[in-house]
Amino acid sequence: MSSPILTINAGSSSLKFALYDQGRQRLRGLVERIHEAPRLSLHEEAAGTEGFTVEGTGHAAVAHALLDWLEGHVGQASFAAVGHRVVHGGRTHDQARRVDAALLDELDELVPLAPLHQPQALAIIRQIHEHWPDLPQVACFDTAFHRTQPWLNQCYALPRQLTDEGIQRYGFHGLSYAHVARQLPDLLGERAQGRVLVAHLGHGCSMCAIRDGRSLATSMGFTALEGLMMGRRAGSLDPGVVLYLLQGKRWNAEQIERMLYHDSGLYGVSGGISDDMRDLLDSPDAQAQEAVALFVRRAVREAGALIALLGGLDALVFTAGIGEKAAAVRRAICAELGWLGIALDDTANAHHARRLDTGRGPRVCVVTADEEAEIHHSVSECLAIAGD
Ligand SMILES: Nc1ncnc2c1ncn2[C@@H]1O[C@H](COP(=O)(O)OP(=O)(O)O)[C@@H](O)[C@H]1O
Ligand SMILES: CC(=O)OP(=O)(O)O
Ligand SMILES: [Mg+2]
Repeated sequence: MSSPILTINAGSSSLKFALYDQGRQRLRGLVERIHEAPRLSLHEEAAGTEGFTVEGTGHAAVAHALLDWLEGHVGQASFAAVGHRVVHGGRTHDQARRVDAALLDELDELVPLAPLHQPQALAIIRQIHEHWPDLPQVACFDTAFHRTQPWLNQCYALPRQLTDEGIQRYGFHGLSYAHVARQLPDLLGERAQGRVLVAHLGHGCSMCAIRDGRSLATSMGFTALEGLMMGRRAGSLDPGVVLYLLQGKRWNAEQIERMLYHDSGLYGVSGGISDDMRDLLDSPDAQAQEAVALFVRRAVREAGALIALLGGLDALVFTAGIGEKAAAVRRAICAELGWLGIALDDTANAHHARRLDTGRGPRVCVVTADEEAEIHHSVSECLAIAGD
């Protein structure tokens, strides 16, 4: 192997990594259930490669095991760079940036805006810097893709001063949307420049209205709490609920944060059965079924708002775990959006085909989420590494 680029994607409940050599993916792995019992799965390209086990829980423990394993597997000297998914890039960054001490300080300031993601990614960057001090590292921002949103779609109707301070709608999952946007010409032909709604339905969930291949509007805002119902997040909520919990029930900030980021969403509505769509779809429990039904209803509401901003719909694209694999959820969302003329081919849907519509009405497609590919692309562009 020559000088591969390593990509690291520290998600809320997982860590995904990949190695690219000469522009091609050589190795790809996923560590799931990171806070309970981290478990590694390596993708097919790594057939025959022995994986690693993680001592303990959390992102730091996983990163530690990964770095040790990579050192033995590919050798430290041969890395060209490491690219990271950094969820919050604030107002300034509309593209990937090479990491230096000043950038890290700036990104530290954004930790309260993305407590499930930002501290983990920054800690891993620091861990790698200690391990391999001369290795170039690049921060690739989830927010960057959404910097093209017009001002009206970035604003809350708050006092000006707060907007000017940066209390605005940023949007997330931008690496995933950028990857989908890159596939659109191949997927949609002449419709690629049209009115496209992308539903990123994973552990975190959001939607993005894409026009001319660029973000026009998105369901997440200042933090990754706004918008759709998610695995453990409620999505959009009357802010009066938070005030009531604070003032009426005397909850403190930690309790409220826990409720908003950990105890709500599929997990909360199902009464704690699971935050995993697979479990809920398989469960006969009435609360599990209600959680799935509410997930669908919230998705339809958000879709309606974004389709209104697009002025109609030429294509609906599903991506990420639920979007790619939960046929029943896709079918229910498309059925509730039937008024748009969406006609789903049930067989194609059951088989998770790339194209799901019958040929009438808007296109309906599935794209495999690949934030790693986008990170690799951004790193190559940022460092202009020849041959990668
Ligand atoms: N076969 C499946 N059927 C239904 N849902 C699935 C399936 N596989 C994965 N999922 C769901 O996808 C979600 C995780 O999506 P993913 O994009 O991997 O999350 P993240 O990257 O945000 O951790 C979970 O809710 C999981 O239940
Ligand atoms: C931004 C966000 O919600 O990311 P994830 O899906 O990794 O939780
Ligand atoms: Mg994700």
